[in-house]
Amino acid sequence: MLVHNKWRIIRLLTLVGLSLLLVLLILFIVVMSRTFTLKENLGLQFAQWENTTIISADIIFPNVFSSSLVKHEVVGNYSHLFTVLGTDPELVPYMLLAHIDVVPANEVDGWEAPPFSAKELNGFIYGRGTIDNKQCVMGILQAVEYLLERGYVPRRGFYIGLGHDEEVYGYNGAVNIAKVLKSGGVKLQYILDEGLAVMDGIITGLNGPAALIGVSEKGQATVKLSASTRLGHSSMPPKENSIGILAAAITRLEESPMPRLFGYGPEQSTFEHLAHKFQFPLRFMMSNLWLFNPLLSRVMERRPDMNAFVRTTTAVTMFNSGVKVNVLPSHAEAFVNLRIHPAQTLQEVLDLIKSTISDNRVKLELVDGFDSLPISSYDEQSFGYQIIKKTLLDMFPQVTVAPSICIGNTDSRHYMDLTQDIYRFNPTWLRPGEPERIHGINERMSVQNYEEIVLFYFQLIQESDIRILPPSHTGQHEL
Ligand SMILES: CCCCCCCC/C=C\CCCCCCCC(=O)N[C@@H](Cc1ccc(O)cc1)C(=O)O
Ligand SMILES: [Zn+2]
Ligand SMILES: [Zn+2]
Repeated sequence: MLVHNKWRIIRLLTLVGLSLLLVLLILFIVVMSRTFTLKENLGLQFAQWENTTIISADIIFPNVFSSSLVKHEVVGNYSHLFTVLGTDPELVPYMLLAHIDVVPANEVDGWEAPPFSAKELNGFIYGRGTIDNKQCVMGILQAVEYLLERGYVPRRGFYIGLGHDEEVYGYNGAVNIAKVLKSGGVKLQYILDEGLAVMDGIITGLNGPAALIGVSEKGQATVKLSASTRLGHSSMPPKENSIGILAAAITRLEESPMPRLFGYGPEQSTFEHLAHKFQFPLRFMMSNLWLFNPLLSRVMERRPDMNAFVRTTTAVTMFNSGVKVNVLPSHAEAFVNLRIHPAQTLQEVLDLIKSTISDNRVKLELVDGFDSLPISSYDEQSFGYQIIKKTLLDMFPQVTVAPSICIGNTDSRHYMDLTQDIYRFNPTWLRPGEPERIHGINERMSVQNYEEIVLFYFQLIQESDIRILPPSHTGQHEL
């Protein structure tokens, strides 16, 4: 009897155990399928991760994801390519770019709202990525959604590329989207990517806001410097060791900024376009940069954001050495990130670094580098530039539009084989104190500005349907 009961209990326990395992397996499958949905969506999170109230993109933009006019592809695992068909195959398509990845953010750094909460405070949405670059991701998709909802059928086809790794150079996202397009023989009329913005009160002395359209990008060099000396006991130090040698080299670099080149690149055009918005005597000086370059450069270089337009900038970003307090460091290494002015080449920059350091004990290696990018057209016949300009002026007649150079690099760099005309701009309004929020704390976007961004893309897409630009005023005068 006892033995019989024992077997009954064992059978019961086995059954309970198996049922528990089954429940756990089902739970695992449900959680995993949820995780894949999260990975596949655009990362558009409207609530905290713990609550997992995630709304996927096809729910927010039902028309974009169901329209027969739109083809959606996932590229490089996480990036998105949308192809929107146009009715006129004769018209060369264009492309809108944005990126869905962001740089890290930590609430303890002093955020007024948690950086991934998208909390609204006094008319501003707070959150990492709100001005870099979710405003464009959402702005573009929302504009297309509204257009499709209203039955709009574009005449000129276009592409939307949403990269997932722009903040780490775009080697998997943008590079692969560009490859897909290239393999399909695609040529683009123009590309519009993130970059510069509407500067309101940022440029000292300028009356009114300026919309700066990046027609080029500065080049870039990352250089590794290193020094090696003998390992040993700290009680018997030599006169110099690897740390001191490298620190001295870095001090020399910081104390000898690259030459002033203000006025020898596209920034000359920027200030010529803006000159009439300055008061005398700045107006006169801006219109005659050939004469006032030296003076203006010396004033501009005092502000880091302006200095970026004056020269190749030098930033020491990493320094590593030493393992123990009483061990002499055998090796020290540092990384220097330079942003190259268009009037200088990568090779010239490397030669200057070498001669400035002027110490053979310091080894110099180029990790990565490229010259500044070609200048896109911005004359009266330039289709992309004029479409962007018209869209902007229709919305913000008070703004002065000027070509400029983007001081950082963007995903569009990888699309250079597809078009000659790349523009880096979106109508995010930047006021004093706002540029510091990019990659910084309390990044935010006003609700009003977000609406303007949606409207901007909504109008731009329709403006781009024009077959050819109307004859320019300049052209008519010349006739
Ligand atoms: C005279 C006018 C004064 C204007 C003051 C300027 C205010 C700043 C306004 C906008 C900031 C510009 C930011 C441009 C976007 C840069 C994107 C970026 O941070 N890129 C990274 C990473 C990267 C990405 C893709 C690449 O191919 C390379 C690098 C970067 O390090 O540049
Ligand atoms: Zn960005
Ligand atoms: Zn960024």
